[in-house]
Amino acid sequence: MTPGIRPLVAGNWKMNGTSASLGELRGIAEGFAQGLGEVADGLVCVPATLLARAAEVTTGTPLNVGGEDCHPKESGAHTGDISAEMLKDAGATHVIVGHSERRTDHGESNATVHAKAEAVWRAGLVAIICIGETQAQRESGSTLDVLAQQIAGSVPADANAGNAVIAYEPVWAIGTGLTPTVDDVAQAHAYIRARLGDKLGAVAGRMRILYGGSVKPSNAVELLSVENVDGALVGGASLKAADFLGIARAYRSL
Ligand SMILES: O=C(CO)COP(=O)(O)O
Repeated sequence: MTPGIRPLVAGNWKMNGTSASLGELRGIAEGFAQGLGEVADGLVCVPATLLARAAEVTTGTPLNVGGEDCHPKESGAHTGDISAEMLKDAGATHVIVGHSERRTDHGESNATVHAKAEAVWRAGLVAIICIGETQAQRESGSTLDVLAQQIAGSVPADANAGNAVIAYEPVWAIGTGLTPTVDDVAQAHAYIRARLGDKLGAVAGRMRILYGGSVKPSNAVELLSVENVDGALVGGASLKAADFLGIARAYRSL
């Protein structure tokens, strides 16, 4: 937590979900409408195929919906790609860029992620810019250097508290049930805030830095209470309303 920063509990459905999953989304929206929205902002990023219907389901509730990736361009001959403007048109308020699965599966560089963040802003949406070290990088002691490089390369210099959210997701913690120690999370988040400060100035003190990687209801209080952790980016546990709401509920006791 950071004094003065309203937390954000965000879900990332990845390549999961069909129309049958909209009931879970409705459950999440109801949970935020029935009180959780008072303690945290809620967002679920869904596959593009579901976005328009997800936006309908959540209309009139505090829950926002977002996209998981976008193309840097607004339109054109890019078969199979989707622009930030299209995501906005379908109802997105946020777009994840630079998720480690995109960096790995699609070879996305920091420069690509930077261009995608700019595309998100061109469309008037909020970019959730993901960074995080691999297992090998952690074992070789280069975690903080990797984070510094990713911030330098992926985060545009016009990022601010209104248009960008940073998500720290250690790659080895994603989908594995493993999480860094509270001390490691605190160190990484403080370091990220400091590097953002070098780059962006005072605005960095108001930016949200989310933690992602195996966040569950059972570890949410511990992880979300860490200094400079301003919310979570949740994968697997965002697919079930009970689990996602269980994580958000941590803010009732923090
Ligand atoms: O990658 C993640 C969110 O973007 C985290 O995924 P898990 O919560 O399934 O570990």
